[in-house]
Amino acid sequence: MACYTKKTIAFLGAGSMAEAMISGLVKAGIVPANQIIVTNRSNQDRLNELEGIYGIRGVKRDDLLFEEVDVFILAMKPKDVERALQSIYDDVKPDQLILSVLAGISTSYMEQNLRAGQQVIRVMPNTSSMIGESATALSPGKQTTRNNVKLATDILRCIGEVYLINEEKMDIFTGLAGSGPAYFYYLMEHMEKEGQKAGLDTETTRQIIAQTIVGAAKMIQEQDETPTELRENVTSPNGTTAAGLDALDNFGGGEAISQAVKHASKRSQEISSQLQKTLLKPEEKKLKAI
Ligand SMILES: NC(=O)C1=CN([C@@H]2O[C@H](COP(=O)(O)OP(=O)(O)OC[C@H]3O[C@@H](n4cnc5c(N)ncnc54)[C@H](OP(=O)(O)O)[C@@H]3O)[C@@H](O)[C@H]2O)C=CC1
Ligand SMILES: O=C(O)[C@@H]1CCC=N1
Repeated sequence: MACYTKKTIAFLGAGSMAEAMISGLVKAGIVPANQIIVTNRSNQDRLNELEGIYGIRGVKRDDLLFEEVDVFILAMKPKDVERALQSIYDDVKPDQLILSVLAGISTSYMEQNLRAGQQVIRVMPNTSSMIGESATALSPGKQTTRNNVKLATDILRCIGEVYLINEEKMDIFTGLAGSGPAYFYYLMEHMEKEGQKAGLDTETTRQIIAQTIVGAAKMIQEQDETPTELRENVTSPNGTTAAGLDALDNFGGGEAISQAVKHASKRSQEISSQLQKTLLKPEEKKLKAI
């Protein structure tokens, strides 16, 4: 299905995740670049940089015209979300859609910190959005209409594959796919080192490894075989792969990968529960704002 974005989208946050999504959206060529707005707290140089690269509009926070925006995308660090939500509370209308890509920030947290009836969707993309190859999950909040879920899906399809999941599965999705690219880069770093030690030049080694990963991923996507079957097909008795896999087992490779996913997922849960604890009651919020 095609992606679609004839809407005006404003990113609140101009870091690496915002850039990856902006790049994917612009490359998809569906949305006019001037309908993508990006703002941050104070780093004007960064806004100029994104404007220069992607032709989008970098706008100072105070100059953001909320009424021209259809979809807001929250893209700050989780530690900054409470202040960010306070700062938009008065300006966002409940029927303006808010997507959040923040790890560990639940839809109920956003709903409790915004006006009654606010339409929110929790989203977990990854940095492969940059080239339209993200695996992105979304979970709508309680007030979000089906039309807005469809709108979000249509937008996110421009940056890769989209999965509608129950929010309780968002932590594990984050551990697998949000953080996932980093595990593959880590693997590549280690493989690359061995290639170099054996005398291959860095660039050739990098491309060899990248093509090997792309090939393995496409085999999973295009052949009707499981990872176990495909691994067994590579492994000749007493051959090179068996020697490599034995080393992975002996050095705890499988367990290390399982633990990486579990720990990332657990960290997503921790971020949620830490923020939920600090959630201010409405009367406390007023006091804080004074
Ligand atoms: N990086 C990744 O692979 C992924 C990240 N995410 C999520 O994306 C979010 C952003 O991560 P990342 O891009 O790496 O972070 P960065 O630190 O690179 O960027 C954070 C951005 O948020 C801005 N910001 C902070 N507070 C506000 C505010 N109140 N209003 C507007 N902008 C604000 C900062 O602006 P300034 O510089 O002016 O302070 C900065 O531009 C995180 O919550 C993370 O969980 C999700 C999936 C993958
Ligand atoms: O490391 C993080 O917290 C973010 C969320 C998923 C990927 N990066």
